[in-house]
Amino acid sequence: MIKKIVGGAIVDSLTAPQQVLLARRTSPHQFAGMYEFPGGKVEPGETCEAALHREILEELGVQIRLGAEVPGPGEYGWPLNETAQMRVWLAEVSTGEPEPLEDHDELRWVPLEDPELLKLNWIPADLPIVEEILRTLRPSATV
Ligand SMILES: Nc1nc2c([nH]c(=O)n2[C@H]2C[C@H](O)[C@@H](COP(=O)(O)OP(=O)(O)OP(=O)(O)O)O2)c(=O)[nH]1
Repeated sequence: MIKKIVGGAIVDSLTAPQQVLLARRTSPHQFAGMYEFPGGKVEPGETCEAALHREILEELGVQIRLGAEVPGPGEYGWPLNETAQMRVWLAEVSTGEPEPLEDHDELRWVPLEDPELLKLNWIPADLPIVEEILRTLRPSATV
């Protein structure tokens, strides 16, 4: 059974995205200090979309509007390890100002055009997802 994780690629605007919100994890030890897409595990009986809204509200204190899914190559989404896969949606904040309330010690808006974006200390499994997002949102870019 695949462990289902959901993550939000929160951009400043779904219609004209220029920046993406990165969240720096505080735990567990092997991921502490690494950037990720805020989100978490889907609970039993919960839809993936509901799980994403819930996790973003818990972690960042904001409501989001979902955009397109960033489709991954796995059975469920993007493979993270042998047992977990993550579905990722583009999203924008609809209510509130994101704050690192839980699980993160820093939130950071990074321009999609920033050449350093891919060089930041991401959880390694997230890099193909970031590349796909850049391909999708920056059609002229060669990632
Ligand atoms: N949220 C999130 N998790 C990721 C990403 N990349 C990645 O490998 N993971 C891994 C880290 C964790 O092993 C797992 C997600 O678990 P989590 O700890 O965020 O989930 P959660 O908040 O529901 O966890 P819990 O405290 O209830 O146990 O997926 C990512 O971009 N976002």
